[in-house]
Amino acid sequence: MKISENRVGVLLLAGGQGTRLGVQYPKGMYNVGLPSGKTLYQIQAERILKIQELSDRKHGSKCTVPWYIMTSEFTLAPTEKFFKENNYFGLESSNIVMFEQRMVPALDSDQKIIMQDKGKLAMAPDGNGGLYQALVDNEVLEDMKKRGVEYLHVYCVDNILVKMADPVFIGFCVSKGADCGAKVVEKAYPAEPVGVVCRVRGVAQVVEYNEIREITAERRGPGGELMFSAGNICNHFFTRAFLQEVAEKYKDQLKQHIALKKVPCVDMCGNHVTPTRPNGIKLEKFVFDVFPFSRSFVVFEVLREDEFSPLKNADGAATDSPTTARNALLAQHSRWATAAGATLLDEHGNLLPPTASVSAGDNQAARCEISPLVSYFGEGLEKLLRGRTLPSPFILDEKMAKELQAQ
Ligand SMILES: CC(=O)N[C@H]1[C@@H](OP(=O)(O)OP(=O)(O)OC[C@H]2O[C@@H](n3ccc(=O)[nH]c3=O)[C@H](O)[C@@H]2O)O[C@H](CO)[C@@H](O)[C@@H]1O
Repeated sequence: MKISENRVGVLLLAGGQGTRLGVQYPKGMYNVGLPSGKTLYQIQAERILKIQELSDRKHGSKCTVPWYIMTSEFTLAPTEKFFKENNYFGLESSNIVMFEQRMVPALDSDQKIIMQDKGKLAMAPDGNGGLYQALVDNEVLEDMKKRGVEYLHVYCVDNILVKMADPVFIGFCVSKGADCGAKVVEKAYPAEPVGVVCRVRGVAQVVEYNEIREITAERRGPGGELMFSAGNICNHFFTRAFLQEVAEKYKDQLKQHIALKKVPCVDMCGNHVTPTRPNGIKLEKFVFDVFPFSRSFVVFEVLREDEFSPLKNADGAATDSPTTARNALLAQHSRWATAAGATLLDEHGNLLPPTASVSAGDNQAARCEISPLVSYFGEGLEKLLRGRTLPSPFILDEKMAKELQAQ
């Protein structure tokens, strides 16, 4: 209902540098090797298009979910260029608002500034909590007000399974009267690099993975489950009213977190140095550090296999790589196809038992990819797929959907 009334927007945090993934361009432009070759940005854009269409169809009206994209000095120009070259992936360019976060100088261990070049300071984005200053600098809250946006789904760029403007999550937060909310998955293992949503001395907040003590992360309850298991997936809900309050009263109170990073620099003689070990400190603010200011904070737990597979590392890493992201999406789409009544074949034409397509870790999973333009979260597939046997790879895009419907 809120979506159909143009009251929901999405905001992408895309100012990070993707250093762990090791690419020089914005992470959203990354292609994880899906049969369709789609990038993360394209998948996200198509999910917005679909949610608008589903809402329009249900309510018989035309709605818009504006897409706010926070970039940084590193990511703004290439992101703008990429969107333009791709014709905004079918979205109205006027409904995509890109803005830039601030940069701060990197420091060495004596807290002195680092020179990146003669006459140029080494700078880094001020963390995803730089969002709140950036909202003010770029008058983004005014834009939201003008459009009538009251609820915002904020998310990070690298989760291939992200449900843009998720009506279930937004609906849950709104129905609870929340001003602020976080989507979580059950943490997989104590050292997993996800923050945990918890209460510290009664106050709801996130303790980040590099700031939690090992002994605390390992604590278990009576049934052997992790005591701090609400893994933050960087999917947040905010009301515009709450963001306005943060902008006016709290944004300067956000704490600074310290990240040790390798910062390319020049030495005393002006020679360029590419450090092999962390030589610099970056000060970052975190997006979730506003949770303690919330008056009504809610947590919403979802299934990892349906909603969380982040792209953090280059291939070769055991977790959170292009391969694991690709497999997670293909496994999910195979589950949807099977649930809709299709039978899947593997790449050699052998029948896959329905369970073989369930796990993302299963290399034999059928390569079944369903375009977000056909289905947002598995809905509407029965009429297309019931009773069919699907080869691998199988791409169910809009053209294929039309063909199947006509048969
Ligand atoms: C501070 C924060 O949110 N940490 C969360 C983040 O960790 P993680 O350390 O993985 O966070 P990333 O460095 O990937 O940044 C998260 C998002 O913030 C954006 N970004 C980052 C820095 C910046 O200056 N500007 C900016 O926009 C990135 O582009 C990305 O979309 O995701 C994990 C889930 O995947 C969560 O468990 C962590 O709790």
